[in-house]
Amino acid sequence: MVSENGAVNEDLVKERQNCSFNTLELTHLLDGGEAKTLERKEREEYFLSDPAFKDEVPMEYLSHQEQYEHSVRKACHMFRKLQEMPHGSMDNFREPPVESVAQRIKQLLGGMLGSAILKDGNPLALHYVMFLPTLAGQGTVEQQAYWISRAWNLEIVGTYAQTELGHGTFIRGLETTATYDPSTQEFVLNSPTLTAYKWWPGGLGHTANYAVVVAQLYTQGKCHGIHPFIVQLRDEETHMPMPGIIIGEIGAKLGMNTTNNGYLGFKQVRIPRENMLMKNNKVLEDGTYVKSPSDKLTYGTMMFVRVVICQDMASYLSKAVTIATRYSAVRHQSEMKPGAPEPQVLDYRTQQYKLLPSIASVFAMKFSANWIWEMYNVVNSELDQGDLERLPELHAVSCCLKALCTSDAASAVEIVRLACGGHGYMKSSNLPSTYGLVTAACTYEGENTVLLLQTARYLMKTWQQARSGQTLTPSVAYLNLYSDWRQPRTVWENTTDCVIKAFYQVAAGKVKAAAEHMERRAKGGMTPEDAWNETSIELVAASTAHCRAFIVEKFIETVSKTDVSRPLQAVLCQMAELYAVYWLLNNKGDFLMFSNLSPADVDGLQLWLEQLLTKLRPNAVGIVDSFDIHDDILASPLGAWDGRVYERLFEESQKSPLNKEPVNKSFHEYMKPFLRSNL
Ligand SMILES: CCCCCCCCCCCCCCCC(=O)SCCNC(=O)CCNC(=O)[C@H](O)C(C)(C)COP(=O)(O)OP(=O)(O)OC[C@H]1O[C@@H](n2cnc3c(N)ncnc32)[C@H](O)[C@@H]1OP(=O)(O)O
Ligand SMILES: Cc1cc2nc3c(=O)[nH]c(=O)nc-3n(C[C@H](O)[C@H](O)[C@H](O)COP(=O)(O)OP(=O)(O)OC[C@H]3O[C@@H](n4cnc5c(N)ncnc54)[C@H](O)[C@@H]3O)c2cc1C
Repeated sequence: MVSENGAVNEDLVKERQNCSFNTLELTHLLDGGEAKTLERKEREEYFLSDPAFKDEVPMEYLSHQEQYEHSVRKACHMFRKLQEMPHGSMDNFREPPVESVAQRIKQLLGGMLGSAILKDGNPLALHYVMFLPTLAGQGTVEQQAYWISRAWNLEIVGTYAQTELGHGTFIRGLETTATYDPSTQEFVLNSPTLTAYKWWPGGLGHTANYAVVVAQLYTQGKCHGIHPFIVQLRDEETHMPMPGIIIGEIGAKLGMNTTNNGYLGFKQVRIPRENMLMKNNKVLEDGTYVKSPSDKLTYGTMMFVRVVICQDMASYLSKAVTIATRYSAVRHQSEMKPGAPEPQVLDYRTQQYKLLPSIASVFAMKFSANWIWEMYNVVNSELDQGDLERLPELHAVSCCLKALCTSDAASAVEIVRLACGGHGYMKSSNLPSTYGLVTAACTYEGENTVLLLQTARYLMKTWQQARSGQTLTPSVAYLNLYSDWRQPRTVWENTTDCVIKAFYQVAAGKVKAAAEHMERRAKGGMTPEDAWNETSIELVAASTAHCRAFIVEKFIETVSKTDVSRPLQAVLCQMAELYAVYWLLNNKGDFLMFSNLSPADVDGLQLWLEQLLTKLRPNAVGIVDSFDIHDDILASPLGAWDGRVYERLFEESQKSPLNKEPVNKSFHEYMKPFLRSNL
């Protein structure tokens, strides 16, 4: 149904009238309170009303070079505005105390504003997301005082250069060397091979003038493994590459085309000894190496980013589901009953099955992201006191949660994009570029399979501890409870308690199966490494099941403890149940094998799923409205608040440069001679 010019689409009006709960209440809950909502909206207004951020021509019609130049312009303007922002919690963009750098960065850059201004990536992101946190996490007090101040005040722009052409995952295999020369008290950085070239760092190509470079440290003739060094890449005045620095951009990618990912080679580049970040490990003036209590503390920045990525994925997915849900309410197609008017596509059960579990995933990710952010802060302050006990647990949890949030977000964005039919294929729908941003996160900051195997390593260890009767930390305590998954089955009930238990039974069953199969292989004569590799499909599955179980538990637990009105409580509970039942049915083989579920119970579960879809259908638009995403952030003709889908699609088509003239010159140059020759 096409609306009158300027009016809100009638279907959306009806959807909003039929919503059973107060959408503002949910908005406040998601923002963390009414004051936070106001603050967010103020911030959005402050940025989005600025004409400097408006694109005259949509970015996709610009060349790669023009896109980069516009992004640098907007990124600089954006951060200048942040510094100048008059009030609200952002009023102090002033340099924070060192221990709050990571928190402040999350506060400043979290949320969706950035992606509204820079739709295909921010060339300054790495400066904030990795360079500054590394200075804070890896620098000595003196280094922090000097470098953080320069970086925070944008006297310098940095990036995080770890990955090389030959190695991204296996960082112990990095080839760049930093060799200490005690005669000059300098490190000499060198790229001995082409595969040693740094490859991928964001902003490295033409934006940053400094980098934290991760390199193999050699001193007194011995290699001590990888360490972080601050290296000047470009002259601070002219921006020309420094002597011995070979630098450039790696080229066009599936997405994130304005993050300016770069390459970097070193030809015997000398840096002062003080440029090694020495909070943890040190090299003294005479070249003596002093080791920290754990060499994994060097990996701290990666941990921080893995934690914040979960929140980021929830934001991107909330955007995608808002676009697809509003569109599905506006779009009418086919006949459900002969002769009846064409229904909204949202009324098709299969459409609800695409959209509603994806909406539920947003909540699941948000709640887990909040939980892991709290855990990160607690463990980090323990680390600062020298207590490393919970570091392995945090590493295990952050690895699998990063992997599941990114892979769930990538598949859900693609599901909802497909749910928009042909229009979802349009760049202007903003769904393809959202997919490009989200799927990148499956690879960066640790490739997902690799991260799940890190969690599996922890699970295999804790499994052995469970077997020997040791008490386990809370995130794996279920391994003690369900160590014998062949215990007699009890009656299945369609209740959240029974469902949570089943998820943990499955996780324990899979951990146990993987451990036993690995043991059997080792007993059969395989080396432990071969046994690990042979069992790794099951190890990844065990990690996935472990992570899914605690996401489900955190979701149900958070919803049941939340103090909200009854109508909202009902919707949140339905969301949590839908999330759990969706994943249960998607893996029913596992549940039939390891939990109390029997084949006779599956019909009941399917019915439960369908009932939840029916209950949630009338609130679908209300729920995505509660995400309260500004039209400029959605940036999609399919998802705007007013539902004027067709008018906006048509308006967008008029922005194509090809429509600027009725006949393109290629007709005269190529088509006409070609058509004549065929006469
Ligand atoms: C700010 C708000 C805005 C929001 C917006 C956010 C996003 C905004 C855009 C971002 C833009 C793109 C940013 C991309 C930036 C990159 O991609 S930077 C590059 C990231 N690179 C990676 O993540 C590399 C992945 N690889 C690795 O982390 C490591 O090689 C691996 C896989 C963990 C293995 O490490 P390893 O040293 O070989 O370790 P290994 O011998 O296997 O031993 C593992 C032991 O170390 C432990 N360990 C390993 N890692 C750790 C760790 N981190 N901690 C503790 N223990 C550890 C293990 O538990 C294990 O312990 P044990 O079992 O032996 O007791
Ligand atoms: C958009 C983007 C931005 C990036 N930004 C940065 C940045 O700013 N700074 C930076 O330093 N890096 C950056 N990276 C690099 C990124 O961190 C690496 O690409 C990532 O860690 C994966 O490493 P890789 O590319 O070497 O993949 P590989 O490890 O080569 O993966 C290839 C395949 O091998 C498999 N594999 C590898 N090892 C194992 C194993 N042990 N067991 C089982 N399977 C394995 C993987 O599962 C995968 O299927 C970025 C990457 C992208 C895509």
